[in-house]
Amino acid sequence: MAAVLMRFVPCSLGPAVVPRSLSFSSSAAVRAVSLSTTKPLPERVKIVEVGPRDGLQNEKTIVPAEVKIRLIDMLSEAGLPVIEATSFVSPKWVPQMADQEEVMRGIQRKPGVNYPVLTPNLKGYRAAVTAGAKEVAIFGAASELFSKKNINCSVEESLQRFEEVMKAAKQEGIPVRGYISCVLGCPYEGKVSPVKVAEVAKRLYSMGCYEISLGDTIGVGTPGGMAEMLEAVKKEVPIHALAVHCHDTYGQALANILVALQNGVSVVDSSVAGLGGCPYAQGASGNVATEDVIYMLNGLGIHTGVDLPKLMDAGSYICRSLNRRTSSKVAQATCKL
Ligand SMILES: CC(C)(COP(=O)([O-])OP(=O)([O-])OC[C@H]1O[C@@H](n2cnc3c(N)ncnc32)[C@H](O)[C@@H]1OP(=O)([O-])[O-])[C@@H](O)C(=O)NCCC(=O)NCCSC(=O)C[C@@](C)(O)CC(=O)[O-]
Repeated sequence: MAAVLMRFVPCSLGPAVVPRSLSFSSSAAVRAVSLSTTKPLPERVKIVEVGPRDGLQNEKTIVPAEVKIRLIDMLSEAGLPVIEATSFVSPKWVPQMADQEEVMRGIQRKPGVNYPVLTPNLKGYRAAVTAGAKEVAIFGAASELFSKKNINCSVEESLQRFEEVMKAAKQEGIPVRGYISCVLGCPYEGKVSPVKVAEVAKRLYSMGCYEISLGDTIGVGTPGGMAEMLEAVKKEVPIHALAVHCHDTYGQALANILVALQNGVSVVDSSVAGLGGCPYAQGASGNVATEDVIYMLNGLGIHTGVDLPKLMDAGSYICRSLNRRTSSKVAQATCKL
């Protein structure tokens, strides 16, 4: 059976903000996008927990390193197979991640769990490896303006920097993941072409990234947009090497993830308690909550290896530490706070 959704084309976003009044789901429907529901869902999904990095990087008050370490350890205990621990970026740009070495030193590494870190350039890569990172991630964008705001260079310049990181990583046997931001919309440029996303994905994959994470950085995507973007990217990168990274600003994240699963994606990024937001994407809310993704996948009979009650304990812990209410609907519903 093929479900049909109306796809809405967003207006230009204007300068540097996620629009509050401009509706991405207004009446401007231009054409229908077909979402096949007949494809088998994956039996197993790998969750990449990004809470300690993406979730905390935007916090205004510095979160003590011991809290970050405890959070990562609790996430390890909950069975997450990949936990993005921190980033080796400029402390002037992202002060919250300035304790990256302390965090890397302090965590209890559980066998079988990966603890990748973000590295925007060779300097970050070298510091990460010295601090004991066994996997890194480079992060680019499908939008020129976002690239400039986030890492202070054009998309092409960023890819050249990433080549340097990749060369060093290959020599040292360090696996490299690639991110692409703004795959479904940019806070500075508005709509982003799926063709542009596919081009950047192809470049990252051909330089050696083992996995490409497609980021809806400001959470404006809808299932129709996700299906269209994946259609373009799948032509350049095998589906097994793709991940989705959905922010939940417009409440579309779970629906977008489901469409990605229907398209064969089996790697999902998420953030415990729905923490997060990118410092260079003003107004963007947190990532989809890991608890909510696990609840949905459990309901679909898809294996993740994640223990939901232990994960919710980790969510409660970080929310108490931040004096914050959880953004996870599942945690709210089960009154863990
Ligand atoms: C990339 C740079 C460094 C360029 O920043 P720049 O200012 O252009 O860099 P530069 O090479 O001119 O160096 C300027 C200073 O930064 C230092 N520097 C240079 N590199 C490093 C480094 N690696 N670590 C520490 N320090 C560094 C360098 O040594 C120098 O220090 P100074 O001489 O002034 O004292 C900067 O723009 C930056 O750090 N940006 C980070 C932005 C960031 O972390 N954004 C959030 C993560 S991306 C994200 O959240 C999206 C994602 C992944 O989740 C997916 C999605 O949702 O879309």
